[in-house]
Amino acid sequence: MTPEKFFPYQNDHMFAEQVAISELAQQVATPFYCYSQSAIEASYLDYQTAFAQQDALICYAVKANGNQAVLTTLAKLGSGADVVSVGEIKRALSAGIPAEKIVYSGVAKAEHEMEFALKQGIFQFNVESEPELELLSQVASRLNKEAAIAFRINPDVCAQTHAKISTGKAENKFGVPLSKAHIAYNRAAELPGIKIQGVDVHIGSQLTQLAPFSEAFTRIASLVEQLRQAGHNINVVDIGGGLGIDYQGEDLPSKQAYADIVEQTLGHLDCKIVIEPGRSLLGNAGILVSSVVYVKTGEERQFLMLDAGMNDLLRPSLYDAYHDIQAVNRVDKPLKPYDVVGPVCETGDTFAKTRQVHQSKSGDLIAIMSCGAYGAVMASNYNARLSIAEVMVKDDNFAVIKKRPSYEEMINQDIVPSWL
Ligand SMILES: Cc1ncc(COP(=O)(O)O)c(C=O)c1O
Ligand SMILES: N[C@@H](CCCC[NH3+])C(=O)O
Repeated sequence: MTPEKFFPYQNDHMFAEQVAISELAQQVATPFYCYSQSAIEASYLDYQTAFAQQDALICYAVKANGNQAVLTTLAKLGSGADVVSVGEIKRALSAGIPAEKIVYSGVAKAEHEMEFALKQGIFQFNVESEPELELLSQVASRLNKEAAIAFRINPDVCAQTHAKISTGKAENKFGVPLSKAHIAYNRAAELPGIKIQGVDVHIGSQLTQLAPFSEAFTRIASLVEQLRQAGHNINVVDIGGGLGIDYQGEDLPSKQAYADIVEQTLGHLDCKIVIEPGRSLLGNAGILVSSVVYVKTGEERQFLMLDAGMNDLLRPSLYDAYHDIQAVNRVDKPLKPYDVVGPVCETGDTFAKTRQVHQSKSGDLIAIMSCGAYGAVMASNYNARLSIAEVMVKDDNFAVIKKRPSYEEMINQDIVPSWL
């Protein structure tokens, strides 16, 4: 759960670092996302310490939270970036992450995206199919460049996570099947504009156990040995995303235990290790602050109706994901069971059912916890709801790091044809 250290209660009022959430809410209309810069820094430094023995390149998965202030925080700590689009490359570069620390994943990289990445000189393309390899070779040759590649290997390992975020089973769309890896590497060795440099694997997100990592990395290690025997130059192993996070009091392995598994399974290969954590850097560094609009007593239950909806935080609707929900002010308030819902016209716009929350009334502030990763980035404007603001806190300072647009800005994105 979101660490008390960065979102502590003082006299039963929630703070972000040293800034009262109620103070933020007065300055920034609810709903808004609030991130703790110190929490992001602490998670990054934990990874750096854990993976010091491998001298790993940490490439933050930009998809988890691409806000420029977040990326700048990580760039200043020396982070690289794992990206999946030109947009994410541009975000990373603009935050000061150098191209030589960027790895590019994704199953359907378009020609113009490859061209852009090649011109920047990124560290590695994680190639996910043979057709992608062929196109990359053509684009690199045309530009007189060389694309450094790893194939993303699908090891057919069950990640023991939610089916929608499991990526390393044979039935998933990701990567080249392990059984076809040799054919793919042999083909890559023949093609102009391609330099083989590594192997990549990512079996899924929100992994709470080490065994699936261990199984996947063991398969990758023996593949690397076979590829080397076949004459391929493999110097990099990209092990994909990081650990899951504690949403609900789960007992999670430490980053050090994760690094130890990497050392045990891959250490003997003497490869450069790349790791692409997203959720474990940002997830518990952010919350969604919302106001109670109404408390409604239904036939069977009480509803806390918030001003934040599924369009602002999709995870509960999409994955039935659990997020801890806290009253920002809990002075002398008993716990009560509520269905916590948003204003969107969908029954699925439900954050929690019969959840114990300190008794709340209209106007009270509610914090939905562990929202720093895959929160703001997955938001939409469904129901013509404006994107919400994002705020970053550091010690006793805060800054709005994304403004809420105006309704005019939203409407003016559309173009009415001249014949109407
Ligand atoms: C290729 C790739 N790398 C890294 C990540 C980040 O994973 P996580 O947020 O679980 O660390 C993802 C997302 O699952 C991914 O698809
Ligand atoms: N969006 C997912 C994670 C997807 C990871 C992308 N490969 C989540 O919120 O849990």
